[in-house]
Amino acid sequence: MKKLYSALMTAFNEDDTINESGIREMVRYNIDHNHIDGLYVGGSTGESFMLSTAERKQAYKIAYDETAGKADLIAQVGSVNLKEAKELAKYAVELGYKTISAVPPFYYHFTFEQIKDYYDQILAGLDVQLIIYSIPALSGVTLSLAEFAKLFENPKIIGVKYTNNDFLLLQRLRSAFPDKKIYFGTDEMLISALPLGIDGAIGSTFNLNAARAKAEIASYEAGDMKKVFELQDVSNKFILALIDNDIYPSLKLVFEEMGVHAGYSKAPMSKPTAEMRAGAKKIYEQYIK
Ligand SMILES: CC(=O)N[C@@H]([C@@H](O)[C@H](O)[C@H](O)CO)[C@@H](O)CC(=O)C(=O)O
Repeated sequence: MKKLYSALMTAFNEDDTINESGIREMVRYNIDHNHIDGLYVGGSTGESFMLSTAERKQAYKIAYDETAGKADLIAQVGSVNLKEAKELAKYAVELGYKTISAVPPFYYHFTFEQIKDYYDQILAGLDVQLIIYSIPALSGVTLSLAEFAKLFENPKIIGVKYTNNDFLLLQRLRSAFPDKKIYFGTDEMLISALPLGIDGAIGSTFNLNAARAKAEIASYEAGDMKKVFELQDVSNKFILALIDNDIYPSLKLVFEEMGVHAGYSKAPMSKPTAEMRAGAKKIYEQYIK
């Protein structure tokens, strides 16, 4: 059965400090209401690349405590600062995370050898498995099939979170590495990834839209492609409306409409305007209520 993971958001107070109760409420909603298979903690949706090392650790700890073993957890520890990535990986493992993930080092156009060394160093001495976080549009790092093969030589690297709309590469990866885990990360293209043998999906919008995504996966598995299309069509109207309304703060605003106190996004992300609030209310009423 394919798994569905929500990419956990980090709730902030209006002054951009971490809002612990907001994170706890979102974790609980995912477990109690979404019955989610797992949470991806500290990724893009978690606004992690804007957090200090201490704040990233705080988010892992809150998510770990609140989950209390009721869902799988993956801690995204990647950083352009290798020392920070190693420290975060060690911390997550000490907390009890069994799986970590890391975006490749970005910004400086590192060579593949440097990228491979980064992953090997993060994993050295740790009893943990890792999922590569491939998101070329944001990281600027595109890995080829041959480069994935070299990274997968490290037996602790068990798969990839694939946020990339290159479906040829996705198909080649599935064919070449039937035993590696592939979690797809573009929620609006789930329909196209399902036939390529993904093991599941990890995404931001599943925080609010898990029921529809699960129904889509179940319809795919039952062979009902008409239903798959219909469900993806509604999901895409919802996702595109969120994107138009500024996705990260809007995911939180829709949560607020549902009584989940998800807080704010961190500057330089926007704080909600009256227009964004009205937009989120409309999205909630149209697609979630
Ligand atoms: C850039 C980004 O946030 N991508 C999301 C998607 O879930 C994305 O928000 C969604 O498909 C809407 O475009 C995930 O792939 C990434 C993610 O979940 C994470 O790292 O937290």
